[in-house]
Amino acid sequence: MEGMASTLLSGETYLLIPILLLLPFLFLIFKHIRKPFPSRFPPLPPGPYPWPIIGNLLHMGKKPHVALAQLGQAHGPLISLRLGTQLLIVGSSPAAATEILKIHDRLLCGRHVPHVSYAKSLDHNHLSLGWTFECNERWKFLRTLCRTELFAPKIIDAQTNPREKKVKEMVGFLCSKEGEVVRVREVVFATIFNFLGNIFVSEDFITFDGGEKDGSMSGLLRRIIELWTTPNISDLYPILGGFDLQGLNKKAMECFRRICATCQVMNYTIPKDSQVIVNVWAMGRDPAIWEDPLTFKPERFLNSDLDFKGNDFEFVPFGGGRRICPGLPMAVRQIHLTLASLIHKFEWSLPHNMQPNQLDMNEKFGLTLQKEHPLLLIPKLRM
Ligand code: HEM
Repeated sequence: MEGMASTLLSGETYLLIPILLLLPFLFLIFKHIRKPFPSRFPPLPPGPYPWPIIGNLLHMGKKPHVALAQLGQAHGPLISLRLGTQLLIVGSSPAAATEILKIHDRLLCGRHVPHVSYAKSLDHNHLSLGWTFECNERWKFLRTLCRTELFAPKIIDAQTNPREKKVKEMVGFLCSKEGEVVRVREVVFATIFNFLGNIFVSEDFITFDGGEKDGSMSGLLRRIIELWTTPNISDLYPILGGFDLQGLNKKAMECFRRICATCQVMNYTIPKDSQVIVNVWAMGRDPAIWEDPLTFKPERFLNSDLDFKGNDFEFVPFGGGRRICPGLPMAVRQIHLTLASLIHKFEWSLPHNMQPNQLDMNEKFGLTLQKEHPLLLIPKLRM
């Protein structure tokens, strides 16, 4: 009997221990959640009903950009969701983007920084431009440095030699691979990454076939990108951040904008500390904005005044408002030269006589979207 009782007791104890351990967390989460969508006037933007504790996490799936675009079609151009306890607001029309990136930019320019991105030392966090929470004096100083010292027109001009040198090396590498299958993404990535490496620390980081010249640097970068795009429990339940449940020890920093004070967008309430994003992907595929949006027609821009520098809110690849990409002038020069060289110097064909319409164009979610299956092409030098 005694033996049975102690077995039962130990069985119960096994169950009790995790329950007792979970209780404080559940208490904190319930305390923080209050009502899923509290009644407000004006109301929160519409959205799918959130489940207790997890909110709308299950709605996101593996391709959150697609899920959010579909929710936008169902509920409207400005929607709200809960990811854990975190309120997420998503704009997916030019009107919503204009309000977020222009009209309310002063209040919405804060950025919600993922817990994984904090540096251990506060001093280091202050050195990071992209991961500064709010547009404070320090952020202004770093932006000024970018404008005057890193990306000013005369500096970009002065970088012509290293830029051309890296692109010539790329062309040389592709010539050596004539008739062979190459992974275009890796070649272009190495060209741009090494150009930045040469500009900032005078060295190449990576080889054209994906090998690492300086293992620590490119390895570190890949690891950081991986961490940024992996959901972190303390981003969904900020209240748990202090427990460091994933053992991140606040190593590193949010691609979302964060609200500093409650405001109104499109006649809806956007509460303080919401995360606010613009779904640029959804706008890029909206037939109300683009004729035949899914067809590759670069000529659609030929006789158009549409600008990509943050003034036309249906097309904001570099973002807009105060936090628009400061690297835009450098990126534009680099992309034009790289792409023009690839097209001008080579004829390209697909392996195994594949036709372009047979290509798998599925994308993979990440810090930036990529093709799920990298593009493989065969270069042939043009005569
Ligand atoms: C095709 C190339 C690039 C694209 C499409 C791009 C796009 C973007 C976007 C969408 C943002 C966020 C804007 C927002 O929050 O509204 C951003 C921010 C940023 N980008 Fe870029 N970018 C590119 C290249 C570069 C380069 C070459 C650099 C620097 C060498 C750079 C440095 C930054 C920094 C530091 C920020 C954060 C700015 C801030 O928070 O104030 N980007 N970029």
